[in-house]
Parts: sequence; C-alpha cells; structure tokens
Amino acid sequence: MNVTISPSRVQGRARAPPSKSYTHRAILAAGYADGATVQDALWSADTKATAGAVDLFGGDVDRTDDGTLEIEGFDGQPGVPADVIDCENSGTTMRLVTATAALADGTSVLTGDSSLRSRPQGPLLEAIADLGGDAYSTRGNGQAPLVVTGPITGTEVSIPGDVSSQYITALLMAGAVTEEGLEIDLETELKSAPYVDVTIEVLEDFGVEARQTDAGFAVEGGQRYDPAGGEYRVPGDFSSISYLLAAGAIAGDEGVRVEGAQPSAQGDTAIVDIVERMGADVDWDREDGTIDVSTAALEGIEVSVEDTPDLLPTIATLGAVADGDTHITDAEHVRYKETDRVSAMAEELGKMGVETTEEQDALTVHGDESDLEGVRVDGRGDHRIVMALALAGLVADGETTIAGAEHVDVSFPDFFDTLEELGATLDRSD
Ligand SMILES: O=C(O)C1=C[C@@H](OP(=O)(O)O)[C@@H](O)[C@H](O)C1
Ligand SMILES: C=C(OP(=O)(O)O)C(=O)O
Repeated sequence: MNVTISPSRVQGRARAPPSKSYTHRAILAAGYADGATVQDALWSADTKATAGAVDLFGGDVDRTDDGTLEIEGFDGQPGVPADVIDCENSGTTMRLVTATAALADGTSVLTGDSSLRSRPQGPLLEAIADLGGDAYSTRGNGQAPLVVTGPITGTEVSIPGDVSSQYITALLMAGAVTEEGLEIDLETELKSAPYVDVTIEVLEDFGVEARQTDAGFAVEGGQRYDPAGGEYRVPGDFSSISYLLAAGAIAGDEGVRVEGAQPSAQGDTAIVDIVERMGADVDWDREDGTIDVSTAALEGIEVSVEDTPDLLPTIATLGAVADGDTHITDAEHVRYKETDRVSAMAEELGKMGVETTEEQDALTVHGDESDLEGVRVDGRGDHRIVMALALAGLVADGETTIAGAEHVDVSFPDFFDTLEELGATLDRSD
C-alpha cells in the first residue's frame, strides 16, 4: 500500500496503542505460566508472531471479541514445536523464543522475513551453546534460520550488551524456569537498558524475581509464573506515542491530547522531554495518563538514543522541522533494526530536501522546515520509517507518497486511521 499525505494541521484526541514490548513479554510469560488473561494487549503482526510461538510450544492463545487474550500456558516446560517457528519481522519474538526453545527437550527451527534474517543472533546462539544447548545459524553467519536444541543445563553465561538487550530479556525469562537459574555477565556496556527494566517489571507482575547484579543480571531457577488474580494489563506504548506527540509538536496549532499514557518502565517516555526541549508546549498528567502537546517554533537539540533506539526516526523528523542542527548520538545499535535506521532516515529525508550528516554512531539533521518537499519516499519495509516519514509529510511542501505503508501493522496497525481522525488529509492506494 502507498499512502499519500497532503500538508495538514492536526488537532484533537488520540489513544495510544498498547505497548508492543509489554505485550510480547506478557504473552510469553503467560506461556511460561499455567496460563493467564492478558487485557489491553497489542494485536499486531509482531505480537501475533509471539502468540504463534506460544501455540507451537504447547500453549494456546485465544483472542476474545473484546480483544482480551485468554492464554493457556505450557507451564514452564515448552514442548518440541511441530513446525518451524516463523517470527516474521519481529526481533523481539526471535530473541525471546530462541531462549524458550533452549528449554525444550528436542530441536526447534526459527526463521523470519528477509529483514529479520539479516539481524544479529550470534551472541545469543553462543550463550545457549555455552549453557550446554546446541544452537546454530544454518548459514553459519549468526543470522536466521536458526536451529536450537535443548535443554540447557548451565547456570553462568556472559554476553555482549551492546548488540541487543533482547538477549538478556530472553535469558532472564527462560532462566526463571530452569532448575538452578542463570547468572548473566555483561561483556560490554548495556544499550537499550530500559527494555530490561520493562522485563523485570513484567516478571515481577507475574510473580517472578529477577535482579541486576554488579556484573549484569541474575534470576533464580525453579520459579513459577503466576500473575495476581491470573490477569495482566498492558500499558500504552511510548514508542507509538512518539509519533502522536511529534505530530502535535509540528502541526498541532490547536493542540493534540494523547490518552493512555500512564508512566511505566519504558525508556521511550523520554520523548515527552525531547519535544519539550525542542520548544513544543507539553503537559503530561501522569495520573490521568494524558499528554497535551501543541506546536511552537522548534529548535534543534543534542540527544542520545543509547537507551531509546526506537525514537531515532521520530527525532530525525522533528529535527528536520526544527531550526538548526539536531545531533542524535549513541546510535550505532539503531543500525541493527528492521532496517539500518540511521542510513534509512538520512537517505529518505534527503529525498525530501533535508540535509543530514551520518556517522557510524550518530546522525545530525540540519533542520529547516522550509527545505521539506513532498516527494515519493520508501518506507523500507520498516514500520518506524513509514511513520516518521508520514510526519514529515504533514509539513512538507506538496504531497508526500510513502511506499510500503502497510508495514505499520507491525506495531501501530491503526496509525493512518488515527492520523486521519486528527485531521490529516491522506489517500491510500495499491
Ligand atoms: O525488548 C524489546 O521489547 C525491545 C528492545 C529494543 O531492541 P534492542 O534491545 O535490540 O536494542 C527495541 O529496539 C525493540 O523495538 C524492542
Ligand atoms: C526494533 C523493533 O522491534 P524488534 O526488535 O522486535 O523487531 C521496533 O519495534 O522498532
């Protein structure tokens, strides 16, 4: 699908979709449990892939008419899947499920789409091998397809922290149901660290304790996943909220109110501070979970995405509209996502007339709203690139057409409906 956006102003209320990160963890945690009910789950391409994996390990994920997930778990002992696990476009699914597969008494095969089959899995495969499992990439290049044979028996492992925090999440979630637990030492500094905080928060809500140590993280074995009252509720997604706040900051003269924005462990809540630092008017009522934002003259800032890689596309678009340089630093790990998002944003914004300077771990956007021209851009098969370019289209001169716009189904399936409800003029075509 192509979406063509005409220059538009936005105003009104929009509800944040539920968090993708919390939903993945809740579905898998319910799988590790005897079962659980998950309320307000995000039902998107990525979270469906995790639900499919839980089914293949012997659980059952059933979605009721009101969107609640009724999940039967495999009670700490995943079965050997009867089919290949297709993780589609979802890095979170592949990492978390690789560690689940390492608990099964037999062999699992994992694959995904061409984007996922180009992302790094090597450090997690080595960790599983060090723990006594057998785990390899069929092409011997650390990328999927993956073949994983369990069960793991070891209790201590070391792993780099600067490729993906999802390896740590995966090992903590699986380690809780091993006999003796796991101690995970970090070989390098942890990037995307708040995502491990999200994991520890979800585990706690499922009655499982995991903790940070001097060397990394640790989890006791023999624990049972069991949420209070058998239920878990997913909070709103601050990565998705970033697009709504950015829309309000660049084109919301009368103001945009985002609902469903209660505080949680998500690092991407940093977007509230970022749009404020750039000059937008922002007011976050944490108790009500509402954020009001309206536009003002924006100015470039310096911002590190060490903890918040998924914000880079949003910040790059904000930087294109802001006056002066926006310097996005600590961004090397943002190159290992659905696309190399540092290059993708530099190149696609470049097509719209924006000047950028790319370094291995940084992106500087030389902002000036009057540079932005509506042209045809490529969403690169990456939901966050699509959404960030759509925002640029709101204030570009002329129409902006985004190819591959259907990929928003990965994390924010209603993104374009929401933008239209806020007043954006857009047209969908094949
Ligand atoms: O654990 C998670 O839910 C995620 C962790 C982050 O990945 P990395 O840890 O690989 O940076 C983030 O980019 C991804 O969208 C979701
Ligand atoms: C990188 C992302 O997700 P994943 O790693 O699960 O593919 C994302 O949602 O931006």
